[in-house]
Amino acid sequence: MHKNKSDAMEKVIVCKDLTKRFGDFIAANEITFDVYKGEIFGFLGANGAGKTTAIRMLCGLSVPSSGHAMVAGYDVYKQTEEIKKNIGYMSQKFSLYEDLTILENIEFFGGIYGLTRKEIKDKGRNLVEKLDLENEARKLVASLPLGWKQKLSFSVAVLHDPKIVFLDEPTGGVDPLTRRQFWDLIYEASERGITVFVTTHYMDEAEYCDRISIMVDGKMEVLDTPSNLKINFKATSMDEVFYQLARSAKRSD
Ligand SMILES: Nc1ncnc2c1ncn2[C@@H]1O[C@H](COP(=O)(O)OP(=O)(O)OP(=O)(O)O)[C@@H](O)[C@H]1O
Repeated sequence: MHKNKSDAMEKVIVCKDLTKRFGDFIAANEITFDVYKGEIFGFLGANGAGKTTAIRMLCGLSVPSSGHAMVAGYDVYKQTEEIKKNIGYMSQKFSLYEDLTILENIEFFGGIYGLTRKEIKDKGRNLVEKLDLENEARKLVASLPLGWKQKLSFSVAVLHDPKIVFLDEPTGGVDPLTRRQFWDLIYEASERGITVFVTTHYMDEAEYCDRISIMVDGKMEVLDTPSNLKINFKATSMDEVFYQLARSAKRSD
């Protein structure tokens, strides 16, 4: 299993007092944390806690109201284009084009990520082989079962070997076994040095992370390894830790 990788490792996200206001409402409130190279970082919180708001700022898609953050070595205020080139992104809502084939999706996203034709061809072939999708490569993505779409979508999000991949509830709606297979891909990416920043509502997945942060009403209330959190909250599972914290939340969407 994964040990805590935070010792003596390179920081790929450095976030200090990052805040986002919408009028008088503070969606993300002075968030401070670091994430390390190759780390699997779980970003948890109840609906409306501020996760998507924070991720959008870290991906260079939304300008913070105050605070600082460096992502993959780039400033979230001034270097958003560089950030976008150095990250991968996958969410439940945005992933692949259903009306393109698997190969066409690989070509399309490879092109967006700035890979050469040769890189796209080589990486595409490896990807299709690794996922055992040789027979499906020329079929429309729409014809694949959801679990396979998610695995493919993740593989495409790391096609360009980004420093960090952001996963926003990547495994919604699939069974535990398929989720476990998806996590094998996450471990593999982490072993290759890719940092995985993942939001999930599944507490079994939270247990797979190196460290977990939990947002409550826009604030990052805790940040630690799953085992330390369970000790500190005198809990036997992450479920219990989460509900002890979420109970105090005022917001709910
Ligand atoms: N553009 C906006 N204008 C005003 N309020 C917003 C805006 N975007 C988000 N919010 C509010 O900020 C809060 C945090 O929303 P956010 O989407 O970041 O939460 P979340 O933790 O990602 O929740 P979920 O798990 O439901 O996606 C919510 O109360 C939401 O209504």
